[in-house]
Amino acid sequence: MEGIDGMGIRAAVAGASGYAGGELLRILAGHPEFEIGALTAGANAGTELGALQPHLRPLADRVLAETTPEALSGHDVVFLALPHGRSGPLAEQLGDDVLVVDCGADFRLHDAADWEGFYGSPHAGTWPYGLPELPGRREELRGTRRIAVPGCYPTVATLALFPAFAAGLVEPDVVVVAASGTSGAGKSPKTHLLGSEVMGSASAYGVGGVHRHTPEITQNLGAVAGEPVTVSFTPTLVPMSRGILATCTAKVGPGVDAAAVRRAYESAFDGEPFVWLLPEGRWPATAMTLGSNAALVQVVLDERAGRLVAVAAIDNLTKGTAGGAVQSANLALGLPEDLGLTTIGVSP
Ligand SMILES: NC(=O)C1=CN([C@@H]2O[C@H](COP(=O)(O)OP(=O)(O)OC[C@H]3O[C@@H](n4cnc5c(N)ncnc54)[C@H](OP(=O)(O)O)[C@@H]3O)[C@@H](O)[C@H]2O)C=CC1
Ligand SMILES: CC(=O)N[C@@H](CCC(=O)OP(=O)(O)O)C(=O)O
Repeated sequence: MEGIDGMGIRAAVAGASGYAGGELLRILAGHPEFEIGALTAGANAGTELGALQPHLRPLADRVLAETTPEALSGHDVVFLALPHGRSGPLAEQLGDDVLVVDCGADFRLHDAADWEGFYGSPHAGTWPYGLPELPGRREELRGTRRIAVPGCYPTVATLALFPAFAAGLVEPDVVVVAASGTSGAGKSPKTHLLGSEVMGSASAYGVGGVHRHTPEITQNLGAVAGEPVTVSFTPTLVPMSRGILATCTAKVGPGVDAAAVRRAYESAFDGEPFVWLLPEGRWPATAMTLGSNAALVQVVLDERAGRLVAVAAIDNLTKGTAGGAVQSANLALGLPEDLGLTTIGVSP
C-alpha cells in the first residue's frame, strides 16, 4: 500500500513519551511499510525523544510536538497513546479517511452506562475492537478507519476464555485473577508504584468488581457466549516491569471432558499467527512473551473441582497494547496481519 504522498504509510504517534507510545515506536521503527511522522506529548512537548526514550536511538533527535489536531494532520495513520478521555475530542478533529488507532479505553465499550460507571465521564462512542482473534472481529477490522485497542487485562483474559464459550463448555460465570508488571500503570508517578512499595512484594488492587476492565471482559465473553456472563476479576501487581499472567476458571457444563476442552482450544487458535496453545503439560510464563506479540495459552480440566482452568501470558505493552494496535492496523490497511511483528520472545 502507498501512503498519502505516494511513499510509505505515514504514521503519527500521540503520547510518544509514554510506555505505550515508546513500544509503538519500537515496533513501527522496524515495520517495513510505516514511516514515522509527528511525535507528540503533553508536558514533555518540546523535548527530544532521546532524552525520554533512549532505547529508540534512530528517533533520538526527533522533537516532541504538542498534541493538537494540527500536529497530527497529514498522516495516513494516527496512533493515540494518551490518558483515558483524551482520544474522544481529538479523534473528532481527525479526518474520516485517516486510520485512528486508540490505545486508550475511550471507544472500547458498547454500553454508555458501563462507561460512565467505571470511567466517570460521558461516553465518546464505540469503535471496531482490535482483538482480531475474537470471533467476527477480524472481518470488522479489515478496511476500518477507527480501531479501539483492547485493555491489557481484557486481551489476555478474553484469549484465555473465549474458546470455552465458543464451544459452549462452561457456565456463564467466570473468575479471572491476573498478575501484571508495573508498566501496565504507565509512566506517571503513582504512590503504590514506588520502588520501595513494589520490589519484593506482590499485592492485589481494584478488588471486588471495581476495576474498569471488568465490563470490557464481560462484554467480550458475553458476545461469544450469546448470553450475559458474570465476571469476577481481581488484578494483582507483581515486582516485574512487563508481562501479565492471567489464571481464569469457570465451571464446566455436564458431560464436558478433558478431550473436549483441548479440542475447543485447538480449534479456536488453529491458524492464529499470535496465539499459541502450548503443548500439554507446559504452562505459560510472562518471560516467554517479552517484547513479542505472542499470547501463550494453556488449558486443563480440573475434574475434582468441575472447573476449566485456562492460563495465558502476554507482554502487556506488546500484545496487550502496541503490538495488538499494529496487528489491527495491518488488517485495516490491507497489509499482512503479522507484518512488522514477532512471536519470538526472549529466554531466559
Ligand atoms: N501501559 C500499558 O500496559 C497499557 C496502556 N494502555 C493505554 O495506553 C495509553 C497510554 O498509556 P501509557 O503509555 O501506559 O501511559 P504513560 O503515562 O506512560 O504515557 C502517557 C502519554 O500521554 C501523554 N499525555 C499525558 N497527558 C497528556 C495531555 N493532557 N495531553 C497530551 N498528552 C498527554 C504523556 O505525555 P508527557 O510525557 O508529556 O506527559 C505520555 O506521552 C492509556 O490510555 C493506557 O490506558 C493500554 C493498554 C496497556
Ligand atoms: C498494573 C496496572 O496498573 N495496570 C493498569 C491496566 C492498564 C491497561 O491495560 O490499560 P488501559 O488503561 O488502557 O485500560 C490498571 O490496572 O489500571
